[in-house]
Amino acid sequence: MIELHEAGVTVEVPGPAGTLERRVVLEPLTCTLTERRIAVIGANGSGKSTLARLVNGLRPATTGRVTTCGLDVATHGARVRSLVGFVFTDPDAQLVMPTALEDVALSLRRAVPDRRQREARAREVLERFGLGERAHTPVHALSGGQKQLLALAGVLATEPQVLVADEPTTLLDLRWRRVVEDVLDEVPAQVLHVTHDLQAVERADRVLVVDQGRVVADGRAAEAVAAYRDLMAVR
Ligand SMILES: Nc1ncnc2c1ncn2[C@@H]1O[C@H](COP(=O)(O)OP(=O)(O)OP(=O)(O)O)[C@@H](O)[C@H]1O
Repeated sequence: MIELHEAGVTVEVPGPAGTLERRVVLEPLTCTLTERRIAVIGANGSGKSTLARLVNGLRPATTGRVTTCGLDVATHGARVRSLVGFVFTDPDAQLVMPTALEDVALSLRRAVPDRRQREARAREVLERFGLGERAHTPVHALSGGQKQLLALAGVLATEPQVLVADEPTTLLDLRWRRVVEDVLDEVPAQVLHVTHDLQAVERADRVLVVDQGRVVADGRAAEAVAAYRDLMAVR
């Protein structure tokens, strides 16, 4: 469960003549997210990633409070991050090991202490994401889509209670996009999925539409997508 209580983000940006101006990136937001699959949509620069990053404290709220899995994100950051998996749009931001197998194995180091068992489990995970034959491929030699799959595989291997995925399928072809959508449907974790893919949004239980730092629609997919289309049409 994710709870936001008046949670917002304000930044200071350089203004004229060396001054600093305050800019609201996300207006204070209060909501309780209990649904299993939640999508966040909105225009570029509307505040979606900022909202997603509040959930695990990657981006601290400058006002209000965020509670994830019953823990205050500001005071229990490390514990929250052990329960919340985060998948970035850019897989290079999170792939740290030389090969695909080592990267997934690293994610499993706590859950599976035995090295052989860990490697076997990592291989299973890679197979599931179509990367079995790439186990020993240097990460830098993988395609963008393969890296995106690997990043997701590594995070899901940790069996998080909450998965925050910030546009995790942008580099994937149609087939793998659908595979990832199926995986996101099947995982037991609560999923918060930031996306521009309106087909993916239709599968969500609840959809938040963000516009200029505010949640302007919040409900079932059909109404939320209609609100989003209206917003886009008037620009
Ligand atoms: N530290 C910062 N300083 C200044 N502006 C910021 C900062 N962080 C975010 N912003 C601005 O806040 C707005 C929201 O950013 P955010 O990354 O949340 O948007 P987004 O909806 O995820 O966009 P996209 O779909 O393009 O990824 C953007 O205009 C961004 O430039």
